[in-house]
Formats: sequence, C-alpha cells, structure tokens
Amino acid sequence: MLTQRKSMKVIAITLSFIAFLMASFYTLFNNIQTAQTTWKNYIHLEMDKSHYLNQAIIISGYGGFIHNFKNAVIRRDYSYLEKAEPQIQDTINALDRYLSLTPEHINPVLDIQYVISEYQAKLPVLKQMIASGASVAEIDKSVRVDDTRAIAAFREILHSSKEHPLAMLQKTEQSYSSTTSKLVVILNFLIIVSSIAIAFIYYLYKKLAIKMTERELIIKCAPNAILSANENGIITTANHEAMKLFGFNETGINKISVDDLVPSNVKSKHQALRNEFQQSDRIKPMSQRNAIFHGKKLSGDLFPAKIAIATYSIDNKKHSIVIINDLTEELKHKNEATIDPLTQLANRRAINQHMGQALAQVKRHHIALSICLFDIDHFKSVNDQHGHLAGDEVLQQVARVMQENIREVDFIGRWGGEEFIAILTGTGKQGALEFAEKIRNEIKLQSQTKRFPVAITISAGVTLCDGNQDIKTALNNADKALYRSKHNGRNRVSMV
Ligand SMILES: Nc1nc2c(ncn2[C@@H]2O[C@H](COP(=O)(O)OP(=O)(O)OP(=O)(O)O)[C@@H](O)[C@H]2O)c(=O)[nH]1
Repeated sequence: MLTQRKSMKVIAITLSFIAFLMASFYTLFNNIQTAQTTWKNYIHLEMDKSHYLNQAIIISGYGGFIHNFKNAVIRRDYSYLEKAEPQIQDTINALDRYLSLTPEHINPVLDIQYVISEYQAKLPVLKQMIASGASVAEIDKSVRVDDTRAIAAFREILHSSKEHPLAMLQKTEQSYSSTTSKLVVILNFLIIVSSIAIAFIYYLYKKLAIKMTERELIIKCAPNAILSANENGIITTANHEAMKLFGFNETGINKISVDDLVPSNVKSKHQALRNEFQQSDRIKPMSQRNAIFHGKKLSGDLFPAKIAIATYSIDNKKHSIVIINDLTEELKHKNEATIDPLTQLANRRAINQHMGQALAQVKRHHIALSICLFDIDHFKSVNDQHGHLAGDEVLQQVARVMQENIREVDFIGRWGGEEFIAILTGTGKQGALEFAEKIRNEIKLQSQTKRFPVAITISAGVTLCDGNQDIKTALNNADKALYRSKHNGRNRVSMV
C-alpha cells in the first residue's frame, strides 16, 4: 500500500514536471510566432517606406519634375511645365506618406519639401518669363533653386534606411538563436524526464506483473477453495480446489451465484446477509470463528465448511473473495478419534476430556456433578451363547436406550467392553440415582422386546463429585459403587 502511494506520488511529480516543460515549450513556441509576426509587419512597413521614398526620388529626379523644370528653362518650352506641375504635387504627397511611416525622418523630409516648395514657388515666374521671351540666362538667374539641402537630406534618409533593417535583422537573429537554445534545452529535458517516467512506469508495470503472477499462483496452488464474486454475487473466478469441491466446470462459473452454494433452507438468509455485508465498507477478512457452516456442491450434496469472506471496492463496485475450507475429512478424523465405532457414543478419550471439563465447571460454578457407571450383567454368557454379533447388537441397543433417555446437558460414552458411563452436570445424588434406575429399568424392559436379540439386565454405580476430586478418584468411586451392585446380586443401582 505504501509502495503504491509512493509510486503515485512519483508519477504525479513526473507528470507535473512534464506539464511544466510542455507549458514552457508552448510559451517559447508562442514567442517564436509573435517574433515571426513582428518581423513580417516590419518587412511590410519597410517595403511601404521604400516604395514611397523611391516614388519621391523617381518623380523628382531624372524624368521627374526637376528634369522637366530644367528643360523648361533651357528650351524655354511651356510643355515641360505642364508635366512638372503635377509631378511636384505627387512628390510632396509621396513624402507625406513616407513621413507618416517614419516620423523620425521629419527633419530631412522637411528639408526636401522645403526645396520642392521653392521650385513650386518659382513656377509662375518661369511661366511668365518664358512668355515674355526672356533669355535662358535671365530665366535661369531668376528661377534657380539651390538643391544642396535636398540632396543631403536624401542621402541621410537612404543611409539610415539601410542601417535600420540591418540592426533589426541582427536583433531578430539574436532573439531566434536564444529561443532556439532554450527550446533545445527544454526538449532535452523533456526527453530525459519522459525517458525516466517511461522507465519508472515500466518498472512499476514489471513489479505489478510479478505481484499479479505471485497472487495468481498463490490462489492457484492454495489447498483451500477460493472464489471471487462480483457485486451481484456472481462468481467471476474460481481456483482449481473450488472447481473440484463444488463440481464446477471451466466455462460455466460465471453463471453461478454464491447464493447457490449454500443449503437451500438458508439461501434467502444468505442473500440478505451478503447484501448487508457488501453495503458496509469492510475490507478486512471476516471469518466465522468457531461456527461450522455447510456448503452445497452443484450436485446438491452438502459438506461442512469453514468460510472467510473479504470485500473490496473498485470503481464503487463491491467485489468479494470467499475462501472455503472443506471440513469433511477433518471432522471425520476428529470423529474417528473420539467416537466409538460400534455404538457411536463418545470413546474413552472423549469421556476423559469431557470429564476434565465437567470437573473444572463444578469447581468454578459450584454446581452438582454425578457420574453413573453401567455394566451389562453376565455379558460374557451373551457372547458365549448367542455369538459375538448378538453381543455387539446388545451393546448398540444399550447405547440407543441410554441416548434416548438423557437430557441435552448430559454426556454418555462407552467406557470400554460392556461398560457405559453417564456424566450428569447439574444433577445431584437423588437425581443421579433416579436416572440410573430409569436406565436400568428401561434396558431390562426393552431387552425383553424384539429390539434386543436377548434379554439382559444391567448394574450401575453412582457417585457424586465435588470440585476437589480428580478424574481418577471420581471414577474409582463410581467403580466401587458398581462393584457393590454386582456384589449384591446385579440388576441394581448402588451409590458411593
Ligand atoms: N460382543 C462383544 N463382546 C465384548 C465387547 N467388548 C467386550 N466384550 C466381552 O464382554 C465380556 C465381559 O465379560 P466379563 O468382564 O467377564 O463380565 P460379565 O460376563 O459381563 O460378568 P459381570 O460383569 O460380572 O456381570 C467379555 O467376554 C468380552 O469379550 C464387544 O465389543 N463386543
């Protein structure tokens, strides 16, 4: 659980880091796009500026208004002035537009415009002098304009127009190369972090795969039957032992409900309990402690079982794991160790065990406890005259009569041979005598019916135990009482 939480933390940090790198990458990419747009706008601006400047140079220069103005002077020809007049206005307009794009060039532009306006001002004079027939020298003297200022201004503009794009290019190149190196660093980081993340995820995947395989093998090899069921109680997986125990086949398990695996009389109760159990968020295994439940095979056969259940949630859906321990063999061995096979009563080992517990109870709770020892009279002659099988039958019938006449709290067993014992918890002297007498009488009466192969009698010895006695003393006393009955003629009850 701890490793899982740690892994989640590492994955979260790695993903955050990748997200951060991606965000940086995105920001840089945006910067590049902005720089591209800026550069594009700049180029357009420079092209416009260059266009208006060239226009101004062309309209004013060779073939332009100065050329026509000078021709009008030299040739004293009117027609040149008709061309020069609109060209002056066009030059002024081109310079205005250029100035709107490059306000920093106001001084040289104003210088040029000043010179052009001088030409403009001289036009009426030139017209008049040509009309009056003045000589070329006279006209030239009157309309001459000094171009020096305009020429210097043009030079200044052309020079700075070349310098500015160069500086801009340099700046852009620097910004591009710094962005590119940042991008390379981030890209490298991204590759490294992604590689680490992939390696880590692969490591987790491998660990998970090992764990899954381990768990799969544990479930597969477990000596217990293990089932898993979904929120509706439908079985989703079953290990080999479960298949064998319940008689499932590989294909049909996902049609079987766990409610089908309990005895029919508790099916609805089981369903309700299962729903209740699944409502709560219990993820710890829950076992039924000492209680013995019964499971039902697909064949309908019941078997004693110990069951443990655990529930867990995935995507808000409750699933459960059921572990079933088949107790058939265990109980069989337990029975064999404590039950007398002929009479099906408790054997000597179980009697001693019960006796120990009963004496401890007497000591702790100060209650009465009586022991009755029964012995069939002249049993040897039953065997001798009617055979051992008849003797066995007599023993079985005596056991039945005793079983039919005891209370739930009483305990009976076959002490050995033709001797039986009854341990009566909470029964005092009088009660024990009455009980022994009742058994003696019942056996005598019933043995005279067809249920017994031969009529018999029994003798009994009764003793009252106190909490300070050990098993041996208590049994000795019962034996003494029994001896007294035998000694006094059999078919009777005595007390010590
Ligand atoms: N058929 C059969 N006989 C048994 C079994 N266990 C012991 N016996 C016989 O029970 C007889 C007991 O005989 P005894 O101890 O002499 O006692 P008894 O003949 O009953 O005489 P009393 O007890 O003195 O009345 C023996 O013959 C044993 O072989 C048994 O499981 N089956």
